[in-house]
Amino acid sequence: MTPLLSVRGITKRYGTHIGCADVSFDLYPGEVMGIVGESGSGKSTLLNCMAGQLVPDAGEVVFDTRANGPQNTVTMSEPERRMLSRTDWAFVHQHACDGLRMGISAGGNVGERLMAVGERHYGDIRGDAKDWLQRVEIDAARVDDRPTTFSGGMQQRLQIARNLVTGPRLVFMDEPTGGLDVSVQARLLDLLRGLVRDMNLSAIIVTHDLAVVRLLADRLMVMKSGRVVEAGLTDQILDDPQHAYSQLLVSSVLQV
Ligand SMILES: Nc1ncnc2c1ncn2[C@@H]1O[C@H](COP(=O)(O)OP(=O)(O)OP(=O)(O)O)[C@@H](O)[C@H]1O
Repeated sequence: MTPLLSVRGITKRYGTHIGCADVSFDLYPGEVMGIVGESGSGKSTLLNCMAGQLVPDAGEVVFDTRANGPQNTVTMSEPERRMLSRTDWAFVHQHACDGLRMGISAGGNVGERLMAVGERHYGDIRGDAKDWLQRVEIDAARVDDRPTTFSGGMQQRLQIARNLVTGPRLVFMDEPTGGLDVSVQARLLDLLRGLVRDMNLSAIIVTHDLAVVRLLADRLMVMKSGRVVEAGLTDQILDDPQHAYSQLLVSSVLQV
C-alpha cells in the first residue's frame, strides 16, 4: 500500500537552534499518529513543516495526491499547496480563534470552505453547513450566530466542522483539546474519535496529553530536543516505554 504521507529527514533550525532534526515516518490511509514530548521538544515545528506552514531546511514530505499520486509538498508550488490545504488537508488549531473567522456566522465559517472548493449554490451550502453543525453537536438553529457567542468547546467543534466539511483525507491537529475543561475535553475526544472512524481519516495529532493519544492514536512518536527518541504502537509505548525519556514522560503523567 502507498503511504498517504511519507516524511523523510525533516529538519528545521532557527538560527543555530534546532527546531526538529531528521524526522522520518510513513502514515497510511486511516491511520492516526500521535506526537508527544515536553514543551519545546519540536512537536509544533514538525507539524508545521508537514502541513506546509513552515519550510524545512532539509527533508521531504511526500503526499499521495488524488490527482497526481505522490508529490513532494515541500517543493510544490504555493498555489498547489494552497489547493491541497483546502481539499485534502485540514488543520485544527489549539485555539479555535486561529482556525475560525470570528466575525462571520457559524454557517459562514463552514460554508466558506465549501465555496473555496467551488461550491456556489447558496441553498446547498447552507444545508451542508447545518448538517455539519449537527454532526459536531451544535444546534442547527445557531447557524447564523457568530462563534464569539459560543463556548470554548462549541468553538472547537465548529472549527472541526469547518475543517471536515470538504472531506479531507489528512487532518493535522495541534493540541485539539488544550485549554478546555476536562469534561469538555472528554466530549470533544469522543466526537473526534467517531469522526476519524466514520470518515476513515488519517490524522497527525500533537499533544501534551497522553490520554488524548491513548484514545485516538494508533501509533506514537516521542520527541525530545527536536528528535524522535521512540516510535511505535501507542499501547506498546504507553504500557512498556523503552527509552528513558518515554519512561519519565509516562510515569510523570501516571503520578498526577
Ligand atoms: N520562531 C522561533 N524562533 C526561534 N526558535 C523557535 C521558534 N519556534 C520554536 N523555536 C524553538 O524550537 C524548539 C522547538 O519548539 P516547538 O514549538 O516546535 O516545540 P513544541 O514541542 O511544539 O513546544 P510546545 O509544546 O511548548 O508548543 C524550541 O526550543 C523552541 O524554543
